[in-house]
Parts: sequence; C-alpha cells; structure tokens
Amino acid sequence: MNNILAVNQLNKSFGKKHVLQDVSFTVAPGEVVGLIGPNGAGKTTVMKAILGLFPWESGQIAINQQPVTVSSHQVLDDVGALIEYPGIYPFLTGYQHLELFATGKDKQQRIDQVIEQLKVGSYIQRKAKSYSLGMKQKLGIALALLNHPQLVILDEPMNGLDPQATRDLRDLIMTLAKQGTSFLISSHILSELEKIVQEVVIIDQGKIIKQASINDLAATGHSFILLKTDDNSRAQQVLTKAGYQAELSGEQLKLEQKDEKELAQVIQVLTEQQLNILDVQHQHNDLEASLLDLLKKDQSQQVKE
Ligand SMILES: Nc1ncnc2c1ncn2[C@@H]1O[C@H](COP(=O)(O)OP(=O)(O)OP(=O)(O)O)[C@@H](O)[C@H]1O
Repeated sequence: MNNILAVNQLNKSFGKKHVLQDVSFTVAPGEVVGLIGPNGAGKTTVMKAILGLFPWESGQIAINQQPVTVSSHQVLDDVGALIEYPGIYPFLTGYQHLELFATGKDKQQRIDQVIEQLKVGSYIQRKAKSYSLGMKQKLGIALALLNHPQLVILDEPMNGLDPQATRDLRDLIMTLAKQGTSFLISSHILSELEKIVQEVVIIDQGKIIKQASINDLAATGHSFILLKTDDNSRAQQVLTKAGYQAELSGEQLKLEQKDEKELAQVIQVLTEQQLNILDVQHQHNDLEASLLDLLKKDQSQQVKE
C-alpha cells in the first residue's frame, strides 16, 4: 500500500543550528503515528516542513506521492493541521471561524458534524476572545478536521484539554482512523498517545532514533515485580544476598523480572527466611521507561561520537 506521507532524508538548519538531520519516516493510510521526543527535539519543525512552511536544505517530502515544497502546496488540500497555537481571531465567534474555513458543497454538514464531534456546541456562538485555553484548542482541532482531510497533523493536541476532553479526542481520532484518516501526532509524553498510536517515530536532537510499532516498542520494555512484605528492609537484604537487585520504592520492593521463573524463585527465597509476602504485583511493558532508555542510549552514543 502506498504511504500517505513519506519524509525522506530531510535536513534543516536555522542559522548554524542543524535542527533536522536526515529525518526519514512514513505514515500509511488509516495509521495513527506518534512523533515522540523531548522538548526541542525537532517535532514542530518536522511538522512545519510537511506543511511547506519554510524551505529546507535537502531531502524530500511527499503526500500521496506528490512532492511538497515551499512553492507547491496543492497536495496540502488533503491535509488538516494544528501546529503550536491555533490561529484564532479573537473578535470572531467559533462558528464564524468554521464558516470561514469550510469548503465543499456540504459545507453546512461539515460544520455541524465537527461541532458535534468536538462537543463545542455550548460556546461555539461566543466570541473566541472569551475562550479558555482548552476551548481554543478544541476549536483548533475542529478546524483541522473540518474538511475531512486524508492526513491530519496535530502538534501536542492534548495541551490544555481536561481528562474528559482528552479521552473524547482519543476516541474521535480512533473512530476517524478506522474510517481511513491518517494522523501524525506529536507529544513529549508517550503514555498520552500509547492508547491510540500503532506506530511511533522517536526523534531526539533532530535525528530519528527509531520508527517502530507500539507492540515492538512494548516488547523492548522492562517487566518488574513489586512486592510488599512484612519487613521490606530485611527482605531487601535477603534478596541482595541471593543475587537479586531489589530497590525500595515507597511501601514496595521493586525488582526487574528477567525471566518468567523469577517470581517463583523470589517467593521461595523470601519464605525460606520466614518473610511474609503481603502483596505481589507485576508491572509490564513500561513504555515510558523503554522510551527513556532509547533516549539515554542515543545521548551516550552522541557523547562517544
Ligand atoms: N524559527 C527558528 N529559528 C531558530 N531556531 C529554531 C526555530 N524554530 C525552531 N528552532 C530550534 O529548533 C530546535 C527544534 O525545535 P522544535 O520546536 O521543532 O522542537 P520540538 O520537538 O517541537 O520541541 P517542543 O516539544 O518543546 O515543542 C530547537 O532547538 C529550537 O530552538
């Protein structure tokens, strides 16, 4: 299947600062891809380049196999985007914004649909200057989705949204993706996106350090055993003596589980020393931890280079 978006060997500098270095990744139709990286990694710059907002030194960007450049924007008709802050006119109502940007014969239907999808009906007739941060954010997302684009680019879309609105947005993204819309969504928090993305592109200091499915990334994650005993500090000593590295974490002892048999062995070691186990929990697939691991490895690699 052809990719809806292909970024190939993109290089971009601002002055002397090489902000994107050979950035390559793809987005397939109907796929939700997370662009994840720490502050300043280059996420917004990648997104702005895809929208042809500035020139770059080398590399190609194609949407539906058509090149995007600063002077050729036609392919962007099929792209909806919210980058950084929504561009909102304070003296227009939310509804007037939608009227201004809606296209097509079914304009009215599109406006009504997006008002319902984003649940903005109660304030859409008010002037935008009275909107809270979250309300503005929802209007920005409504504008990105309004004309049923094939590809939607959202830069930190959960910014300013309360937990209910965050959940509603996740549900909406998943529904639209099932209907074939592709999404590229940036965040510096992986856990915020892990429920909706199939694929993650991890960027650090302008370089893509990994593009992987969320399942592959989870498989590289760590597993931990969390134990509560009637004497955690003695249990820690007993485990250390037996060759396990257990750290005290609040009311629990936390140790990395390297293989499946380990839990039974740990329990045996403790019960042999008359320690009572009050609670056992498993912590699996800590995606945030595996992301941090990747970033740490990348940074130590760069120090060596
Ligand atoms: N117009 C510009 N002029 C100069 N430097 C810029 C410009 N835009 C971005 N940069 C620099 O490029 C780097 C990447 O910035 P970018 O905004 O793409 O990061 P980000 O991953 O989106 O970060 P955040 O999560 O903080 O939004 C940063 O070092 C930033 O200072």
